[in-house]
Amino acid sequence: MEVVRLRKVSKRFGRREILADVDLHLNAGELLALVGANGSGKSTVLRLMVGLSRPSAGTVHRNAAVVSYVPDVFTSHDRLSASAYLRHMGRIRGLSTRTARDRSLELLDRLALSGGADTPMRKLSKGNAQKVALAQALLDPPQLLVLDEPWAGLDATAHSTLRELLTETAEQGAAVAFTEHSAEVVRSTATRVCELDRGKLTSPRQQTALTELHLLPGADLDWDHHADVLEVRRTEAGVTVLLPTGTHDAALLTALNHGWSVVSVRQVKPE
Ligand SMILES: Nc1ncnc2c1ncn2[C@@H]1O[C@H](COP(=O)(O)OP(=O)(O)OP(=O)(O)O)[C@@H](O)[C@H]1O
Repeated sequence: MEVVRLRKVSKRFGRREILADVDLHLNAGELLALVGANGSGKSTVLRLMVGLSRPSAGTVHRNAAVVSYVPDVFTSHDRLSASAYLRHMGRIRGLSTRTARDRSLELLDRLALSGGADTPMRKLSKGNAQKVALAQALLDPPQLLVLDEPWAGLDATAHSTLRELLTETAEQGAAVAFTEHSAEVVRSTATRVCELDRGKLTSPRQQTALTELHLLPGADLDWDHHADVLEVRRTEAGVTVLLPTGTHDAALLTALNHGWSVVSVRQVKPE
């Protein structure tokens, strides 16, 4: 199920174009890493995804009742303790006081908030404030979870706990998107990676594992305009169709339903 889709999205700040023609979708169960150099537009894409920013052109569609967002900087001048803040946030999200309290204590415990849940928010270190920001996002299980450099400032224990929490959230059916500069963290966490280069997404051929289908014709089918197809090559006997891995099942089904025969299904490494 598609949880969020950006179609031909551009974003301008004044006369500067920050994003140009970004087409991007995110499915339930996916962990998408958005990578790219500083200033390439990653945070802007995340803010558009959750609705904190509006596109200058193009559209953003969301299909999620609970949306959670962790900004890159989370500072609080609050006198409230971390646990009181989280209880409050839980109530705002419609949880009972008891559920909000139990869930926040469980999350703070897993993330090993040092200094205790009763520390006033304004006295928390950067890493501990980040833990509270993460707990806040996970209080009520989200369908769309968006995090801007969530590992920044976390200690080693919380580092791996965060990966577990994100994987669990995706396994429960959420779509998860995050930005991250460490290639190692991206490799060990993401199920898909998209790269931004000066406001433009680099091509899917460079981003994803691909599958090549070799097919023999049946009834009339317009592969050039079939969803997700990246490339079609006609061979003497048939056709080879290139698609991002994961979308090829639907294409195979279409082929079989139209009386086509499948000669081979081959994985192709991204460029
Ligand atoms: N509100 C704003 N007004 C003007 N320019 C902005 C605004 N927000 C972002 N920008 C500019 O848009 C560009 C992209 O910023 P963005 O924060 O999306 O990049 P990023 O890829 O997340 O960078 P980093 O890796 O450093 O976090 C930058 O040049 C930034 O200065």
